[in-house]
Amino acid sequence: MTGSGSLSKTQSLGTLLSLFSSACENLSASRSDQVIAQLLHLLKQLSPWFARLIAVVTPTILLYRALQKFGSLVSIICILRGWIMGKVTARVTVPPNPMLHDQIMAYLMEHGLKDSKTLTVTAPGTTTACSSITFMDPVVNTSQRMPVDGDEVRKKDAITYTPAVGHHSFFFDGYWMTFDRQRLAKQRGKGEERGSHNQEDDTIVLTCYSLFGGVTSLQKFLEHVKSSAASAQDAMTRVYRPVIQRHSQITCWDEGRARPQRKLAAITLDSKVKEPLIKDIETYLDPRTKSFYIRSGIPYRKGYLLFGPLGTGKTSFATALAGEYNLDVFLLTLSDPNMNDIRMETLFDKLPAKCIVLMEDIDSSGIAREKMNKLKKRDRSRGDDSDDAEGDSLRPAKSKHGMTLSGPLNVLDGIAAAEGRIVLMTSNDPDSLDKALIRASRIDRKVLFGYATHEVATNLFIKLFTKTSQQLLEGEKIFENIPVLAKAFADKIPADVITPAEIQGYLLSFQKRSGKNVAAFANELTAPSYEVPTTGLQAEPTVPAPADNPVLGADETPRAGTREERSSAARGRSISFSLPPPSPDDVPVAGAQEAQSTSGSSDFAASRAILVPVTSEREAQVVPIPYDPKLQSLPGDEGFGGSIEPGLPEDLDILVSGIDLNDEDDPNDPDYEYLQPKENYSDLWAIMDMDPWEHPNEAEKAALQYVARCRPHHPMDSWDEHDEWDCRYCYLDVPHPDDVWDARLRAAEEEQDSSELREHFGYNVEQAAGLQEEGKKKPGRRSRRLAFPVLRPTAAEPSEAPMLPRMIHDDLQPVTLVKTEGQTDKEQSKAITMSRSNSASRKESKEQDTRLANAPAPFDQLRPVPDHIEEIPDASNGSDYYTTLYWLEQNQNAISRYHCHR
Ligand SMILES: Nc1ncnc2c1ncn2[C@@H]1O[C@H](COP(=O)(O)OP(=O)(O)OP(=O)(O)O)[C@@H](O)[C@H]1O
Repeated sequence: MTGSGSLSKTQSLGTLLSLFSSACENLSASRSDQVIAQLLHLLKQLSPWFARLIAVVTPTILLYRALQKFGSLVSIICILRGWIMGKVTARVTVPPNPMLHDQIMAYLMEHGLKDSKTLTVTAPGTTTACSSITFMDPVVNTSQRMPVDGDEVRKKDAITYTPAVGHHSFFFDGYWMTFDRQRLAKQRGKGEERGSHNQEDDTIVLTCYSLFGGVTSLQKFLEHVKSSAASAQDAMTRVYRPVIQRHSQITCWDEGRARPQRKLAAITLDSKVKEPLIKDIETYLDPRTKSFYIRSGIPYRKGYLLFGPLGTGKTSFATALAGEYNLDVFLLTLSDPNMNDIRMETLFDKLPAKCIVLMEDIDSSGIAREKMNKLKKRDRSRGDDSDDAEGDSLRPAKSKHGMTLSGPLNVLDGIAAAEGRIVLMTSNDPDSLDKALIRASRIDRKVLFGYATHEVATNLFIKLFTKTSQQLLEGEKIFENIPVLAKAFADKIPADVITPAEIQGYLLSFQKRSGKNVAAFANELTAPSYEVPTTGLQAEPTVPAPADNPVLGADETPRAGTREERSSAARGRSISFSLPPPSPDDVPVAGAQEAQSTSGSSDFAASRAILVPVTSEREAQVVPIPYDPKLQSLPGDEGFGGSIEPGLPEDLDILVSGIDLNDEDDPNDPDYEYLQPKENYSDLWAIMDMDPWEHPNEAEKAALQYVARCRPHHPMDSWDEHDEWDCRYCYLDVPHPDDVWDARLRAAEEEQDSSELREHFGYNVEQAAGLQEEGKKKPGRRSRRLAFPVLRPTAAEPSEAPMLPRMIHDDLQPVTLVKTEGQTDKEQSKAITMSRSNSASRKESKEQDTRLANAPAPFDQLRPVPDHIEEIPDASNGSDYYTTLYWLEQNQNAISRYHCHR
């Protein structure tokens, strides 16, 4: 049996097989070497690949066979290998700690195992009993692989990846490391559902291979993971919730959801509320305060009650506080049916040293005073009488969820009370809370989060419309003059009536605006209209004197007076409106009836009566009165020597003042006369759709909306910065309501369908016809006249008193005059004059001028002058209503003539 180099591959395979079978038959120890040698030779010829394999395997086999003869040597080598491996291998087993697991896995997914080919996927939409366990938190810089948190995962239907169970290797800091993820069968707690799983099943073993690194490098790795997680967490606030299972004894906090940190600056509160509150908390968190408390034997803890209507920022303040001071939030819902006193104590025991405990809507927790009173009544009916309110409350209530008032009382300042935390309770109805719950030392401060003041509305506007170029949406431009717009907006918002949340929602609907249309936008902004709520909050928290107020202790200064007094006090001198009560002869008009019916309910409900803008049939007329040079300073200011009398017409009914006039009760005051009623005021009701005597603030605001419409480019900004004012009175001539009906009646008569009219307008045609006849007989005018002083600073530089862009009357087409290339301003002016002498354009100009001179401004038809147009100085003329200005159209090389609203 000889081999031949010239054999084909098939032949050589056949030879190989026959050789192999004969070798098997005749194999003996002496010939085996020869057979192997021949086999190898043939294999080498078969393919170069075999040749290479043989070159590697042969020496290994020879070595093995040689070593077989020295068995003891092998065991020495194994021992040696074990010793070396022991020296170069360090191992850490990470116990089932969900947070650390998340952090390690997130870190490895982000860095070491980027290219790993074995991953575990969490399918979109997966929910488990505890989603925060299933979904990864953003413990490190979030990549696409590591979504933000459970909520977002569900929202975006994203897929989450983690390293699969098994063995993975990676390099850290130049060291070779391995990561073994093992899933061990979890010992199920009593009552836990079969099949439920969570990360506590997971064990991680980290190994480092290095002669010099060892455990230190593993420690370094874990430290690094922790610190990366911590720095990522810096921009996050963790919110923990209790994990309470109905049939389980387990009570603990979940591992918390990370939420983007919110800072206190994001919370828009009245500075009188916000600043002292923050200062108080800052002082408490100061380590010196802590050591003082400890030294003085005072329990180191703090409690606040944040109370006020829905959507005034109580919860937002709590989370922003946590964000500002890097604290975790532990959210407790006392109304949880699984919560009881013992569980609550356990949860408080497990709180970290420094954190915020947020107890939301404490009044609806089922342990409020109302409930306790009911219990008390029931007990009394059973003959168990006791006068001690606290004692009564403390008796374990047989509430459906086993939570009694003693639970929170103990954890707040009983022996079991933890130290170092800040407890924030929120409530919409603080009066219903039990006195014991909010007594001093349990609650150190009670803070009212009220409706939006002027300051809050202004700041909210500024916050929402101040954007960096990176934050701009597609098509959006950066707004200019934001403070001016903010002020104009806030002027239109009735103070102390609307919640910041409502204002925010309203403003967000305007978010996508181009900076070009800024003036149009300002005009668009009107006070939002509100439906009277039928359920829910019926009254603002009343703030009686400390003595009878269970909520406000002696430490809190209550906001004195009625809502109107408070709000007008808060607004200082900016606005004053006060009218005497209506005379009994006053006849309410149609528009007022709705408001009257709502005013029968609570003050709060009525104050939210619908603010209706002027309807077209009630369109007001504005009659500017020439400026009176005697009025140089602000009426009502010290040193005011003039009188507003000269500017006012004889037939004035009501002066609605946008400024703080002198004391209206003082008969010696020059303005006194105009603050007194002259006739009945029913028309005022009509335009405001509310009773101005019942709701002076709202009526005043509604009235000022007209002023705002009258002065599109006279924003009343920076009141306090100017002491010289240009005063101009605007008049609203409100048509008599019968005239409005007249118009409708006529229209209906034309259609000869009075039944339709009756059906649609609820109007008695015959009666209306009678009224109309009667009206015709009435002597004198059939409208009411209201006057508004409209002010603007005279001494201010344009930069101090920025004006909104001029408004062009929309329905007037500009007359375009051709511009000759290279003209100077002077030449342009001349060209304009010359062009006007051209008969066609002169006729047109004249027609427009005449029309405008007699036409009151249709405000809603105004639009700002387009951006690309530049005003030509000293080339204007005009009437009382309009200025005619000439503009250079940059792109079109033409001069246009526009009528601008004055
Ligand atoms: N003062 C405020 N400053 C900034 N944003 C606010 C303010 N008040 C409310 N908001 C916004 O309104 C929304 C609701 O606010 P939040 O939940 O804090 O009100 P709340 O007073 O806690 O209401 P509730 O009593 O219903 O719990 C949030 O989105 C928040 O951003």
